[in-house]
Parts: sequence; C-alpha cells; structure tokens
Amino acid sequence: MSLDITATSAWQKLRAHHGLVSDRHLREFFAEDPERGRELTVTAADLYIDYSKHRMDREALRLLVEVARAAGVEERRDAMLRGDHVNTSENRAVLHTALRLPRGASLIVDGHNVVADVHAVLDRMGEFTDRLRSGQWRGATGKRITTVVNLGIGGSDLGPVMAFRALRHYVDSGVTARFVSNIDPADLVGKLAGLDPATTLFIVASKTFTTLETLTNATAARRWLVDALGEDAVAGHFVAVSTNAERVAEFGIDPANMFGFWDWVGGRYSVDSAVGLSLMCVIGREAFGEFLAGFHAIDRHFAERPLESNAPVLLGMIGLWYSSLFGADSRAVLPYSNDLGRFAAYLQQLTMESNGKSVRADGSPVSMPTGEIFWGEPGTNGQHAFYQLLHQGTRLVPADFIGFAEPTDDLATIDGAGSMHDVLMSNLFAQTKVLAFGKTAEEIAAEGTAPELVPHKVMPGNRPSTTILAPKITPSVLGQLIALYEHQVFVEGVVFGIDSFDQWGVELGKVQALELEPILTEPQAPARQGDSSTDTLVRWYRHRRGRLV
Ligand SMILES: O=P(O)(O)OC[C@H]1O[C@H](O)[C@H](O)[C@@H](O)[C@@H]1O
Repeated sequence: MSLDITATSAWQKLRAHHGLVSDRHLREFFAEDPERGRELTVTAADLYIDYSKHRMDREALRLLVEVARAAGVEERRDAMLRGDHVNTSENRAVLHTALRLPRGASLIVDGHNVVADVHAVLDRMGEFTDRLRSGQWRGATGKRITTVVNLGIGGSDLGPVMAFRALRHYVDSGVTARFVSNIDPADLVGKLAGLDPATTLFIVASKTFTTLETLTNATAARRWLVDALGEDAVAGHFVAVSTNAERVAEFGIDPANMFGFWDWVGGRYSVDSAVGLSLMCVIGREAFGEFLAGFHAIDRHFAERPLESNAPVLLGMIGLWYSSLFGADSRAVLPYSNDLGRFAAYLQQLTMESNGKSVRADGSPVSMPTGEIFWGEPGTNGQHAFYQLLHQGTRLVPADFIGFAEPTDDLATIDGAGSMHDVLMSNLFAQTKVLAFGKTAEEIAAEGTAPELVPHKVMPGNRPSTTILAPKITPSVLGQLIALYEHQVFVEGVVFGIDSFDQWGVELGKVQALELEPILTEPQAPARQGDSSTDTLVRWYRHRRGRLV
C-alpha cells in the first residue's frame, strides 16, 4: 500500500501551521526574523541558494522536513541510489546517479558492477569524439566532420540541446552541433540548410529506437546523405545512441558505431549518458567529465546531508508547500542568463513527465495536486513580457531565479563606465526584492501619486522566490543545476507516493496518431472516428489538402 501522506500526523501539523502563517506577509517574516536572509540559505557544491524569501517561518520549514521524513524520503533515496527497483510500474532500477559515479567506484546491481559498464561506454565515447575532433575520423570523401546533427526527441534531445547552448563557450574544436527533433519536416529541412553532406555526421539518439519522429527523421537524413554521397557513405556518417542494439542494426548502423546505455536510465535523466554524445563531440571528453562531476557533487550532497540542510529536499518541499497548500499551479524558472535559454524547456520534461501523475504507486488516487507546471524564460526578457502578472496578478507563482557571478560575455554599458552583466544581475536582485516586499499604498501616495492611480500602482509583494547563485556557467555548474532539479522531482514524487519514473500518459496519443495518419491520406471517404469534433477536423484537413470526400 502506498502511504497517503495527508493521513499522517506530520502532514496534519503542517496543514494546521499553514493555516496560521498563510496570510502573513514576507515583510513581517523579515521584520521579526532579521537574520533569515543570511540563515535560510544553503550551499550545495558551487551553488549558493537563498530560500529566505518564501512565505513561511522556521517552524514551517521544520514541519516540511518532518513530512519528508514521514514520507520516507531518506529510505526511498537510499533505495534509489543502491539500485532497488523504485520504478515500480516498469519494475526497473533508477540509476542516473550511477552515470556520474567516478571511475573506480563500485555499485553492484543484480550482481553486476554498473560503474564499470558506464566507464566502458564513456571511454568509447571519448575515443570516438577524440577522433572526430582531431580530424582522424573522416567522412566518405575524406573530409573532416565539422557538424554533428543529433536526431532525437524528448529526453534524447532536450538535454543535449539545452547544454549545447549553455556551454557554447566550451565549443572548441571546429565541430559544432545542430539538433533535430520534430516530425514537422520544417525542423530537418531548416537544420540541414547550408550543410555539406561530406562534412556532416548524424547521431541517431533514441533510447528505445522505436520513436516515430526520430526514425522518420533519421530515414530522411539518410536519404539526403545517400543522394549526395551514395550508399557506402552511411557507415562514416551515421552513429547511434540507444539501449536497443537489434533495432540499431536493423536500421543499418553498424553496432560498432553504437553507444549504449541501460533501461535504468530514464530518457529525461539521460543527458549524462551516451545521449550526451553530441555534447561531448563539441566540448570534448574532459569538459564532459567535468559536467558529470558536477552532477555527482550534488548527488553526494543529496545522499549525505541531513534533510534540514539538504538543498533538493528543501526546495522540493517548498515547491510542495505552494502546490498542495496554497494551490499554486506553476513554478517559474527565470535564469538571468541568455545561455540558459532552453533550461525551462528542459525542466518541463524532467519535472512534468516525472510527476504529472494521478495515481500512487499502488494504483490508488493521489490525495493532493501533483506535478508543478514549470515554465519560464531568461531574464531580463521575461520582465518585459509576463512579469506584470507575477507582480500584480491574482495568481501565486513561486519563482526560481538563477544568476552567475562571472559573465560568459561582457560588454560596456551605454556610458562605457559599467558592465552589462552587472546590470543584468542588478535586475535579478531587484526583481526578487520587489516580488517579496512590494510597495504599499502609503508609500506610493507619499510620493505624490494621484489618489485614483494609487491602487493601480500598489505592488502587493509577498510573492515568493528562491535565488540560486553560482560562480559561472561551467560544465560542472550546469551538471549541478540539473541534478538539483532531478532530486527535487524525486523528493516531491516520494511525498506524492507516485512513480516518478514512468510515463504511461504519453502512449495513447502516439497510437491514435498512427491510426489517424492513413485516414488523412486514404482516397475513399474516411471511417467515422466516433466523435463529431475529430470527424469534422479530419474532413476540414482533407478538404484543404485536396482529398475531397
Ligand atoms: O529516446 P526515445 O526512446 O526515442 O524516447 C524519446 C522520448 O519519447 C517518449 O515518448 C517519452 O515520453 C520520453 O520520455 C522520451 O524521452
């Protein structure tokens, strides 16, 4: 039986305490606890995390930790880390943390040291990328490869594409990358534009090697290559990343050019597996190793720190405080870094595919809302678009602000005296301050504002945020940030009592698309789909495509 956390005394105490503090303002919390801005912080590897601007007192934090303990977060964490089958609906271990264990470490799962397997693949990836980057690996015409095109979707795309953008300063050898994911042909056609088949290598990345989008794009890419260079060129221009060697061979890629991983790596947890091959191609094996070391530093923090000072536990529980007790639907992720422009999109799969579930592990319905909706855009762009709602709207949207001390690029300000990066960061600090403390009607009136305008200008404040600061976007820091969110997802999933590692909800749509596709194209009148909306939409489409019925 899965535990219903809401039936525990720890939860009831938390709920009762929430009733006491939920109407209080952050201004009051700071007035009565002036040290909280210094003390409600935690350092995890290179990350400095301030969680003081949350609508809670220290007692609420204590009770949240008590709930985490009552839910069995420590036991479940240890079970995951040692390789128990915590993905119960698929009866699988969940061992993305093993992907970043250092060489020489040992983790025996089902009588087998998985760390040795992980490093064997990393070594093969390293040898391949060394050859590619040094120009030893040549295409069919003898030219060096200058572009790798990753063909993958979901977990086989979002991680590499996000990290490639974030680590653009580490692209160092004349090999660059492009990423194609969508079944919309515009994606492949757009990304192949300007590429020379002779200098292009495709990485077909698919855990299952059955995903329609990826196999369709890979087939089209193969045609593009063969049309230009002939069938014999395929071997030098296609490699695969998958857990499914049989399917890879069927597709016509030599298993010698396949980089494997294992069923205990979930797609959305796989950027640090062979799925990161495209990233390794552009940043090199050493930088990729630093990326993995960053994940591992947070894994150790998560495994070893007491819950009271455990960053993923605290942030996961704070997320839950808002989603389950304040009824907040979403969390905004606001990196003050243009290079993290795809971070929110990456987190959407990680968090929402993991925790968007309605039943607990034993099949019983959950007893609280699950799956925070993650969304966001880099600052300062978001400030000129949706921050109005964050500041004055009626919804509560807790936000994660992410910023860096050192810029990846810097330029002078208008007068030439300052640094644009300083301006960027002053915006981050200003936004968290204004969200938390706002500006009262009295303060606005005292500035001589016309009385009828005062209500429009009131900044209510009491809008919570976490601030995550790091020295600089390096491969290690990026790994740390990802692992910080991976483990938050886990903590929340344990409290919900769900299986955070399956994704049954994506299957039916795939099946129905396969059923509908011939109906869009068949010459005769289509069979009814059973509902008048789908029938009419299909008819509309067939009409516009000249397939009149
Ligand atoms: O890597 P693949 O097997 O091609 O899967 C790609 C993606 O598609 C699936 O539908 C899942 O929802 C994702 O979790 C997965 O990352």
